[in-house]
Amino acid sequence: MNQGLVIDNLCHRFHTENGQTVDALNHLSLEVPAGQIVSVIGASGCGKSTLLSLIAGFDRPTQGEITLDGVSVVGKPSPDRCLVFQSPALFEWLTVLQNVAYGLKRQGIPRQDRRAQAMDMLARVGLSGFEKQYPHELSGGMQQRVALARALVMRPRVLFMDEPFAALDAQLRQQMQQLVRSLWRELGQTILFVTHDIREAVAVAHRVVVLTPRPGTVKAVFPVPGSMENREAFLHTDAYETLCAQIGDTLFDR
Ligand SMILES: Nc1ncnc2c1ncn2[C@@H]1O[C@H](COP(=O)(O)OP(=O)(O)OP(=O)(O)O)[C@@H](O)[C@H]1O
Repeated sequence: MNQGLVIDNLCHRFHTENGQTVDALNHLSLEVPAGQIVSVIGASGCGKSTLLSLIAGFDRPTQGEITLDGVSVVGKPSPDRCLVFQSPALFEWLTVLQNVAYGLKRQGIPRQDRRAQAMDMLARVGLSGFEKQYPHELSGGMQQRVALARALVMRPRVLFMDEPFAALDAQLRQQMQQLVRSLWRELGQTILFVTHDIREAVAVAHRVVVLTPRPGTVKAVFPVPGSMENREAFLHTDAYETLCAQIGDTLFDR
């Protein structure tokens, strides 16, 4: 059953080397329904990276449960759940095509098939013709497109994007947000999108989850009105500005 990602009552406490404890997450519950994009926004240090690391299975929560389509994923990393970070972290010694096909190769997909799938995904992110280039020959935005293609080609059940466009300039950032929307329309990918940027959070998601400062828990959830098809037009309306202002008031306790 495709129930999506369900995070239930998650608590996480760190024990520091000098014997102190830090509560990073406190009874945090949220859902990312299958085929939807949910943005998570919060102040620095509210536990966003901790949350992603727990969902990715790199770490185990102190308390709580995380299920993907009804199955617990706690402590179990898997290609089911792919991550795209702020830094594209590509393999510099591999071509663009080899970078995108890398995960498929590790899964034992035959050469012709993985090439076809990687070429298809490169076309979707707008990089046809760049297959033979090496990462250092590409701009930052193009490298991030490769990182996105490399994750999406695995067809993960959920994709995590952790401040993926934070290093890009404003105009490029908007183009990448547009790309996320168009890829979503084509693939219906389930995405958890972490960002510091309110306008970006609204631009790419079906709903925006605002976290409290540390310890992180859900403060409010804002559904974004209208369909993803009409999102570009929504971004030019007063309703968009009002929604961003409401989210800002909640985030900054105004
Ligand atoms: N290994 C650790 N040991 C102790 N405390 C930690 C550890 N990792 C994170 N923390 C603390 O847990 C809290 C949440 O950290 P986290 O990195 O998840 O926040 P964040 O919201 O991702 O921050 P930012 O937006 O600045 O990247 C912070 O107060 C941080 O200092």
